[in-house]
Amino acid sequence: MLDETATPHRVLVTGGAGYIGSHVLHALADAGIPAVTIDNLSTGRRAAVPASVPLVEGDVGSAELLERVIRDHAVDAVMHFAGSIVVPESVEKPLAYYRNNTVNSLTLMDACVRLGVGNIVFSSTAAVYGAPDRVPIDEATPTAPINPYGTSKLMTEQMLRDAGAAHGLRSVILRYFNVAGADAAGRTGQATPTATHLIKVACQALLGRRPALSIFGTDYDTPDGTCIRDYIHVSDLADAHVLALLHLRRGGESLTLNCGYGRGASVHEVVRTLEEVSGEKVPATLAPRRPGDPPQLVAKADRIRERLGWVPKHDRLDGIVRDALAWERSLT
Ligand SMILES: NC(=O)c1ccc[n+]([C@@H]2O[C@H](COP(=O)([O-])OP(=O)(O)OC[C@H]3O[C@@H](n4cnc5c(N)ncnc54)[C@H](O)[C@@H]3O)[C@@H](O)[C@H]2O)c1
Ligand SMILES: O=c1ccn([C@@H]2O[C@H](COP(=O)(O)OP(=O)(O)O[C@H]3O[C@H](CO)[C@@H](O)[C@H](O)[C@H]3O)[C@@H](O)[C@H]2O)c(=O)[nH]1
Repeated sequence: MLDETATPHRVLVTGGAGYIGSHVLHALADAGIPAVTIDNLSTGRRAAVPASVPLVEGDVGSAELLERVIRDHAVDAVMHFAGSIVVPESVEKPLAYYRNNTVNSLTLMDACVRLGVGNIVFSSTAAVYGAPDRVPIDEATPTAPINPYGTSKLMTEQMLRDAGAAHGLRSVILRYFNVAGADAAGRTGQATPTATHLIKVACQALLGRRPALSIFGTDYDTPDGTCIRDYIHVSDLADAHVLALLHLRRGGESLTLNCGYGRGASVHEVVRTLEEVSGEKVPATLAPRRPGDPPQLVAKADRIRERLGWVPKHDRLDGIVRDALAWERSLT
């Protein structure tokens, strides 16, 4: 059990050196909430972790390490970001994805149950819905992932629900739609040079760090023929995590919540917005469809506002793109 003499409790953030986890560490620090992070730096960067947060370099799949960190830091809650995130890679290496995303989450849950940590916020994904035929997508939409990445996350969701019923482990499962942008103060951002996300790649192409953006598919059944996504600013997402943590610490019930704005933008619209914001042309070529891309993914995003009182502050596409570009420029 937790050592009650060691106060204050900390939240354990796994994967805090990564893109989203580092924004959440900054949001926690801004809110005065103590945290500790475990990260193996496989894709994360030490510099992304705020100076006030202890970084324990290691693997979240190690039960011994988890046990030590939970005890040493009087951890009472976990936010679980550590994982592998590249969808096509998950098709090529499914077992690596089930290990890093599903098996390691099991190890983490097991440590929580054994050591009496009763609260967990989990990074899930819209990929659990697969390619639904209707938008917007609410949380009751049947889950039907179409790749091992989505399945690895859905299996973790199921384990959380079962562990909740059997052991009282309460969870907020956050299903992210398309996360983009960067901290407006420039403290952190998406720093993986090989990232595949549209807004990141478009900014790299604009700055000459990639030859060109390939626009994957212009013959979809959408108004301009390109795919539509619900882009959410990473700082709004970070705020949602802080609210989820506070909800659990208050004794709130387990929840599964979409994270998006309920509004879609097409690939062409994203490119046009970046051109307007920068005053420059994005070098782009029209390319065939990328396998596995659903035409539209837009969240029905009312529940998170109702249940957590979440109010987005950065929900303009031009602002998302502007922050992403500013961050990209700051990278050398
Ligand atoms: N980026 C998105 O658009 C998106 C969308 C939906 C869900 N998610 C989920 O959000 C989470 C964070 O994604 P991100 O975009 O910040 O990715 P990221 O790669 O930037 O961050 C992942 C972090 O976890 C660390 N890590 C990976 N495996 C680890 C392990 N076994 N032990 C310790 N540390 C480990 C990495 O070093 C990295 O710092 C992931 O779980 C991802 O599946 C991301
Ligand atoms: O170089 C590129 C990259 C992307 N796209 C298109 O842009 C859209 C968005 O693609 P991307 O940014 O790669 O995101 P998604 O494939 O929608 O997946 C993201 O969003 C999902 C939730 O919606 C999460 O589950 C995933 O983890 C996350 O990578 C898609 O239509 C892509 O075809 C391009 O045209 N060119």
